[in-house]
Amino acid sequence: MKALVENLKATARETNATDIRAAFAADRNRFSRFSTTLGDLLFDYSKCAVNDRILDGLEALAEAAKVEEKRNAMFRGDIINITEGRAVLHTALRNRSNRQILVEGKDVMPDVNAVLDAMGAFADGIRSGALKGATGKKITDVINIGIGGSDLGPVMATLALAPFHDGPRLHFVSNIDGAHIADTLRLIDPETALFVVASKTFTTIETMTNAATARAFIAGKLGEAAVGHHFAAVSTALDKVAAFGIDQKRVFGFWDWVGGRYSIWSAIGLPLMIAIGTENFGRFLDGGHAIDEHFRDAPLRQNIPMLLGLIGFYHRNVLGYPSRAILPYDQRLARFPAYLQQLDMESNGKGVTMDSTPVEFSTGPVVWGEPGTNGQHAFYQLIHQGTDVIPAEFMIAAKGHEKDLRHQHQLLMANCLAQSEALMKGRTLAEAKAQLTSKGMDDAKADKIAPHRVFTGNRPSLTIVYDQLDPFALGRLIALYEHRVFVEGALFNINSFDQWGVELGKELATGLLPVVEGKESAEDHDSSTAGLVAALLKAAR
Ligand SMILES: O=P(O)(O)OC[C@H]1O[C@](O)(CO)[C@@H](O)[C@@H]1O
Repeated sequence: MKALVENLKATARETNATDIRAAFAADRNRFSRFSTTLGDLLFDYSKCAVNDRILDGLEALAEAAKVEEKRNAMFRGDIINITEGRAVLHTALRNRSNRQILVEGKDVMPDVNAVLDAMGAFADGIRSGALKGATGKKITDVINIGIGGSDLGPVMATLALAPFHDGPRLHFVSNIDGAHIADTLRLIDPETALFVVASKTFTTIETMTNAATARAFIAGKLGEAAVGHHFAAVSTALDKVAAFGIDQKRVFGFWDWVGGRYSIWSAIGLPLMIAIGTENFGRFLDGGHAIDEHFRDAPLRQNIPMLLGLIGFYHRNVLGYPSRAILPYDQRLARFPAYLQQLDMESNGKGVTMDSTPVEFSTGPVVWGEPGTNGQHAFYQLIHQGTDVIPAEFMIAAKGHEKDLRHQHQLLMANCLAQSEALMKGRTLAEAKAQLTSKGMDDAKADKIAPHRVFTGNRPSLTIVYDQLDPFALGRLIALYEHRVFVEGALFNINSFDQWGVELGKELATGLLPVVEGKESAEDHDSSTAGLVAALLKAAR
């Protein structure tokens, strides 16, 4: 692998691949050669620093890393999450073909379908008012209590699918900071509230603490007997849910082969289903499934997740770019960058290979972003003229949902396209100077100002276009990025499906709690931690 990466570096140099502007000038068909479609989904990577030889090299890398074999093992239900001894089968949750998927000899599809049916019946009951609160009132507000993968997916998707939201209002509480639940409880009426406690493990301190606060709130306002009417739970740890006291009929299970950050398709999607209804939720699953079929079957050069992953690896390890910006020109995808941060960084922020040796590559990049056009007025300065090259990933719908605001959508499209064009084309010193002198600036002053107005150009971006942001399109987009993360992880030869890196902080927080409670001394901690504890406790007195 290392040699192949070195070859790619040499090829990039020899073919002057990073001169994207020159590549466009030399080839009128560059867009059609370096873009591909899947239905109404268009993936344009022509503004990346690729050419045929680079793609050949990336294909060789994929072969050497056995990406296709690894992909097949995932779909087959092999135990590919080796550190936790688990299969990785979020694809089974959206397996609309219903073809058999075996985990240790057992077909998981009957259980998947049974939970989906139970979720559907519950969601219908809440939406129609058949399932009421303890005082007989219809549920108007659903509050999801969860964090990480038990929060980010439903939060992101609920906003993304706002035009389809015809069920009760949704709220999300995740942070251990009491401000989060306190501000939410102020907005709701206990008689018409339903809390969904969402936790794969049902041990996460944030979720358990917020759930206990919510439980006390309901018991305090409506009496202990009301609790059963106002709570539901989603978890893989059904025994722990039972201990919390939630009625078994309101508990929706999933399985250890669903990673938290891949769980939006499971019962973790219950709040979304309550918001948009079972039919729309089904379309969302259909979208994910469409990408699964494509990822399994399409040849590499037309395979969008493969290309996304290979280009991601190329940016990181051949061209050395440290981060990637996710820039949806779609306000309703405002939480998509945050969602991808967990998906990508928790999956591929690793330093040890599948063989338990240190990785030989730079693994996952920093993933960040904001929706356009807001980002333009905040951090695009750095993307255009900063000293680091930051590959940008644009996404935009051909049609907005606001028919009478078509003009605003046109402005949105123009801005999106202008940004990728500007990044690629840039502006030379001569062009900058000519622009200034044409406006009457004298030569000497133009010489001083022009360098500040130079854009190097040749800054890579890719663009994803879809018809309209509907449940199917969203399902496709999420699955596309899930598989991209898979491909990059396979190239790095890491386990993308564990998350040991979040453990140490959790352990230390447990140890520090008695210290900040004033029950134990801080003397066993380093002097900074001890000093901070002392300052906080003094100020809190
Ligand atoms: O669903 P749970 O078990 O409460 O975990 C929440 C989140 O915590 C993590 O384990 C670590 O942050 C994530 O992977 C997960 O999505």
